[in-house]
Amino acid sequence: MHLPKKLTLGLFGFGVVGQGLLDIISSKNLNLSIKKIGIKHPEKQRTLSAELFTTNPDEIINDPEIDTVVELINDADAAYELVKRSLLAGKSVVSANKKLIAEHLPELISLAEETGKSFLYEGAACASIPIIRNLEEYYDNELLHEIRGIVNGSSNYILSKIYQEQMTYHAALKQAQDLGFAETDPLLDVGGYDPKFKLSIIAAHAYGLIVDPAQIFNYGIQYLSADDIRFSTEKGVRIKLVARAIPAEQHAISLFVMPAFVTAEEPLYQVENEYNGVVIQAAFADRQFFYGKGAGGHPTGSAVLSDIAALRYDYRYEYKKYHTLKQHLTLKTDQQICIYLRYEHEQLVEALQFDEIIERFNNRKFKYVMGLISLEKLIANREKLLTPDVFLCEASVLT
Ligand SMILES: NC(=O)C1=CN([C@@H]2O[C@H](COP(=O)(O)OP(=O)(O)OC[C@H]3O[C@@H](n4cnc5c(N)ncnc54)[C@H](OP(=O)(O)O)[C@@H]3O)[C@@H](O)[C@H]2O)C=CC1
Ligand SMILES: N[C@@H](CC=O)C(=O)O
Repeated sequence: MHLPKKLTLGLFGFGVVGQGLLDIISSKNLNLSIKKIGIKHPEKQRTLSAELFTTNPDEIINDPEIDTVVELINDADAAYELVKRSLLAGKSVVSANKKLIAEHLPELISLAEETGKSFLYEGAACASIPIIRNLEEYYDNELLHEIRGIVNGSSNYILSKIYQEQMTYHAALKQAQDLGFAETDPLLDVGGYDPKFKLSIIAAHAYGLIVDPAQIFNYGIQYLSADDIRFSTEKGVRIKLVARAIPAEQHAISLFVMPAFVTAEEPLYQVENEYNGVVIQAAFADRQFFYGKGAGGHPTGSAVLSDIAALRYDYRYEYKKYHTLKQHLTLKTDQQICIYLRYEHEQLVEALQFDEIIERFNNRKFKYVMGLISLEKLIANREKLLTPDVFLCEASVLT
């Protein structure tokens, strides 16, 4: 029988996820130990003995007894250095840092391959939902069509509190922060950046497409107004922040994140609070729905622990689709989308040059248009859309 290896861990980060991971590890009898924990602020009170902590990353990276580095810090640039140095020092790495992964994936894949070490990151996309491992292993030989998901727990939590409890946006955001769901800079969540990073990681494993996340259009919920909520309620739909991947002809794939009107018949409608949900349309398996907690210390810690446990058997991602298809895949930016646009000034509607306007409403206090527009026009006018006077929402279910 192939017995699991004993692992000696060095952990970077002892915040929401780091402590969640420690709770889970402490409750189990696993053949692994945490030798050192790297933190930033030595003055903070800790629940563990002071000798376990260090602010010097070398104490972890240069320790030959530590074979596995678990990176759970809230600074993507510092995390990039730690992950790179750890792989180069011959350690396998587990991370939950979607920004770092999305921004540096090709380099980190190469580094893991050159060093022969594993780089795993299940916790980086949808926390407790084992989406990456499923895309990597289960759907390995399956042709995947559209993927559509709620992949940010904080913004979903805010939307649930607004619809179900009539809470204000700011009060709901504060709760998401207090519960440890939000990023240190919550604009990453509510502005649709965090879901964009997750979408780009999902696309790498689902299709083999790896693109710089800066090229992916993201629009968030930070300018949602009471008018938009009222409009959606009157139409019998709810606004959710949705990440979409739509494969098209000639190996081109559209990727974008924006609010969307969702009907009660769709699985995503039922996804509330910090939960995430992902609908995968596959050629043969047909439609499948993944659902689970998308933020929080224990749900994310469970995904991180699953990666650590997999390392005991030397598990690594193979990126088969990426290696086979990468020369042929491109990001499609001319996808036509049906949107609702709340606006103040007519110049914006003129600048956007809709392909077709389907509906228009205009009174002194509330103006909107609904119509078809190409994604590239939204990309070109993105700055003009980022103002409290404007809100954008995918509206195909209303036309
Ligand atoms: N919270 C969540 O629900 C989820 C978070 N993630 C990701 O997990 C990671 C951690 O998030 P979270 O636990 O919420 O963050 P927290 O803010 O709760 O904790 C961050 C930790 O990182 C430490 N830290 C910051 N900079 C450094 C550095 N340069 N060297 C060493 N330690 C450092 C901090 O140290 P100190 O304690 O001294 O301040 C702190 O312990 C992030 O990448 C996040 O995006 C992923 C999925 C879900
Ligand atoms: N801030 C993130 C945390 C998990 O990835 C979220 O709210 O989803």
